[in-house]
Amino acid sequence: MIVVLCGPGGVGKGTVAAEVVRRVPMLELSRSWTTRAIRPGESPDAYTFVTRERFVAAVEAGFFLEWEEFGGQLYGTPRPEGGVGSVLLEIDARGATTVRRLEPSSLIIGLEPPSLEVLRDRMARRGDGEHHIERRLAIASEEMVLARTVADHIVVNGDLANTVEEVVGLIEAWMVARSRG
Ligand SMILES: Nc1ncnc2c1ncn2[C@@H]1O[C@H](COP(=O)(O)OP(=O)(O)OP(=O)(O)O)[C@@H](O)[C@H]1O
Repeated sequence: MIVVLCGPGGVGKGTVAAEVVRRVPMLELSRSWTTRAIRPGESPDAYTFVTRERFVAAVEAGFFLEWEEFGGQLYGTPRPEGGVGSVLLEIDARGATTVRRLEPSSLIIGLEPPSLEVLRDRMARRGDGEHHIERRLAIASEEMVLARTVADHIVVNGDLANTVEEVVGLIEAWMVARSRG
């Protein structure tokens, strides 16, 4: 069973996901793979950082549920192992549409920033370069339109504690509904 948090870069997917898995014991965070370099100050656990050669070999071995190229770098979601619980994926809206196609019963939650100004501010505070920020902002609105078409729910990530509360509530309700068949 797959739960997806999707949304534009810098909206807070990683931050919210980390809190949500602490609160929902049956949920395991799936770590994405990337060929991009680790950012200064970024946790080495944020992604599985690999070389392009290793990534391509994993693609050829059928290791990924979905993968894509963004800004010249590769990003991929490993196929979930068949455990008892559910996995939480934090991916972009394009990845979410792939998950919806492959696993239609997945729960997909779209995260949106309170405004594009707030989104810019969060990326700047995180230390992202101006070029990176402009590139992300240029596609953010388009990504949110796509997210709205694929998501079961949209949550605005304003106050972090409220967002986590809301997302946990949606996931728990979904888990209860599924267990009742
Ligand atoms: N609700 C919030 N209020 C204030 N700051 C937040 C909130 N959520 C996340 N942030 C901050 O915004 C920045 C971006 O968050 P995060 O790295 O989780 O985004 P992301 O969507 O995972 O980004 P990417 O897709 O680029 O990896 C971080 O510095 C984080 O601390």
